[in-house]
Amino acid sequence: MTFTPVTLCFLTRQSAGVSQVLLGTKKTGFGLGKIVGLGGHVEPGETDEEAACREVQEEAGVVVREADLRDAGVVIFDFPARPEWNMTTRLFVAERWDGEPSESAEIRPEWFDVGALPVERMWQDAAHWLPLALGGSLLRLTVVLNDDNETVREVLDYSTR
Ligand SMILES: Nc1[nH]c(=O)nc2c1ncn2[C@H]1C[C@H](O)[C@@H](COP(=O)(O)OP(=O)(O)OP(=O)(O)O)O1
Repeated sequence: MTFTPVTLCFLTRQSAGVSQVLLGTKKTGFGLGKIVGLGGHVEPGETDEEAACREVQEEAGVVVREADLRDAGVVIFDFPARPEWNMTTRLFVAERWDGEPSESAEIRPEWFDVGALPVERMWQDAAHWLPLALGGSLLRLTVVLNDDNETVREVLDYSTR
């Protein structure tokens, strides 16, 4: 089965002593209307790092250097009822970048407190893995979605399967 390679890159900052993460409302395509991380498909010939930096620039207009990406591991999104949506997602976190995040055709970016993620407006699985990724973990997870392609059937540690 094919799992399309994609990336997600989470910019983080401290604001008045509070940890915040840059997410955004998806204005087009997959996950339309949801609050998601910045990211997207890894193009042929690109590394995951190159794709993450390119997507952050395209979607929010900020420049992240590859050297400033922290590897947060991989989450596989497994959609048994829609296998064409299956993705293997490389996660990065970055604390340094150049520029101010700005709205693009694809994403309306917004800062959120890490302790108060907008989980009710995100993919439901995000509550299972995003706090771990932002907390410094190196993830090796498979999220299996139910047949509604929204709710979570199970979350597996693929390194122990
Ligand atoms: N279950 C899930 N939970 C989640 O939080 N993010 C998911 C997810 N399944 C997929 N994603 C993310 C990963 C990836 O960054 C994104 C899909 O890529 P894109 O945003 O690039 O999709 P588009 O259809 O807009 O593609 P392009 O036309 O290439 O821009 O959705």
